[in-house]
Amino acid sequence: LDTSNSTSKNKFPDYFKFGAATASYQVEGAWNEDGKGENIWDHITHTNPTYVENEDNGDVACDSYHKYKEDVAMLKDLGVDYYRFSISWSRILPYGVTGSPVNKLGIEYYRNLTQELLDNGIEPMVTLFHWDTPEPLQELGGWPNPEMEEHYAYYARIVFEQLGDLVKIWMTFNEPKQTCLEGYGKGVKAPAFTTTGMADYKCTHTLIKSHAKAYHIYDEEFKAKQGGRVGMVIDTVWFEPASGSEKDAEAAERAIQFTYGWYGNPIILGNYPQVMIDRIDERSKQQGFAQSRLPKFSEEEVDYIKGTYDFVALNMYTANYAEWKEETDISDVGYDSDLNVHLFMDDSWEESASSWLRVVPWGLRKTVNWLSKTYNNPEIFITENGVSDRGGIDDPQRINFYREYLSNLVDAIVEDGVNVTRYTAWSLMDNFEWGSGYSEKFGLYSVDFSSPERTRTKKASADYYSQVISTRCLVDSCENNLCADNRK
Ligand SMILES: O=S(=O)(O)CCCN1CCN(CCO[C@@H]2O[C@H](CO)[C@@H](O)[C@H](O)[C@H]2O)CC1
Repeated sequence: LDTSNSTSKNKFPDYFKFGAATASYQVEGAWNEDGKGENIWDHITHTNPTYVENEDNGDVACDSYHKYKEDVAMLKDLGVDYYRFSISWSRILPYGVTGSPVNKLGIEYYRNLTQELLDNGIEPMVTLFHWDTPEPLQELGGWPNPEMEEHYAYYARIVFEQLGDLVKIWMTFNEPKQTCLEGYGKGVKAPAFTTTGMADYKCTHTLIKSHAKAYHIYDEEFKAKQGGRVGMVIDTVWFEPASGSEKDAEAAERAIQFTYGWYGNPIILGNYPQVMIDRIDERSKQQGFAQSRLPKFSEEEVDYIKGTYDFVALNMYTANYAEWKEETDISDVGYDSDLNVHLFMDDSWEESASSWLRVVPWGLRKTVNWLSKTYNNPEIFITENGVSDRGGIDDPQRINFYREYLSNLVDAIVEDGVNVTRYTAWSLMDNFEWGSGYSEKFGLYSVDFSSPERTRTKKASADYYSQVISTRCLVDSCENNLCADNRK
């Protein structure tokens, strides 16, 4: 990795790109406008309003469906190189299923948004799926149903055809663990099923095959003409051994294999992590299952799935300590007992507005080093990183968060030689934070959800992030940044 053009420890290489991110259900609104079909988040918030804090929902959200030009103006003001957003499957295919009619107005919205970005010198970076499964597909069984593979392939091909002339970086899925483990295993995300230890593994199996099929469709039918790249966004927290013991080190490695490796290993190395296969096979047998609860890839599937990535993408926010645990309740069928590691956070780590998120900047450097070591130093995009608060446009905690995490990231690049080439702030603006509704705010811009205009207001952290982007340096404060060569 040539970082010779970085003249100081705190300076990002000139090729490095900065962006900001959102996702369709979290910002668009217009939940049933212009032909859009119902998705599982529309469904769960309408049929079970108390599922989300304050009975919030994404019916209007930030109203980006109508206000996308304002969003692009904000991105322009920030000075980002790219904008990561996601496409609502049910806006393109209201019925979801293979062969169902395309909603032209849905295509038009995404072409308008993408063209607006390009007209403003901002590169679009598009996620095909950010948790908003069309409800009709869920009612046909959703992701545990192997049929989803052909429905997803049908959707992906249409999007590549209709937007591939404008979009060159595609991400098939955002954080599939949330869809599968939290959505079908633990009930904390839609569709809120709780058959962990079975449905989460079936969901993942279908999803990984769907990803591989979309990757090959792009590779065989579009890449030559469009010249784009395809990857999958996978999230993990950093797992730090709770002590220097061998057992805790093994526990930490097992934990990241069960989170990032669950998806990263199949698409990069070809199969599930060996530790997942071994543990789930053994526990399934002891529990009296005729076959493992972890589905198997056949030899040809392994070959088909292996190498289906053009970059490695990481969403990382925080860390956990990982402590080895005695094998206890063999009878419990569930992901957590298959993993069997005690995970906890350090009370000394600074809190945020999200219970699962404490500020642990050094965890980012460790995570990208782990990716580099595990997957043979691939090109890495940070596709989400950010912190939540309860609101306000003077947000020093968010400024400190970005400075500390970016400082660790530039050290990983300049000192450790990790090949990270992009960094994406989550999020451009406050938005619908899933089960927490609008109570937890991650934006560089605030949004007034009590006004029909959904007024956007720049926060102090937006000015900070703009400074970093324009100077490529971590600024201590606006007048004196940490890079001597950049001092005016
Ligand atoms: O509540 S519990 O403790 O029972 C379980 C929570 C654990 N989840 C929470 C969020 N998530 C990663 C972040 O999720 C990501 O980051 C953003 C901020 O959350 C979201 O808005 C994005 O849509 C998502 O991509 C992964 C882990």
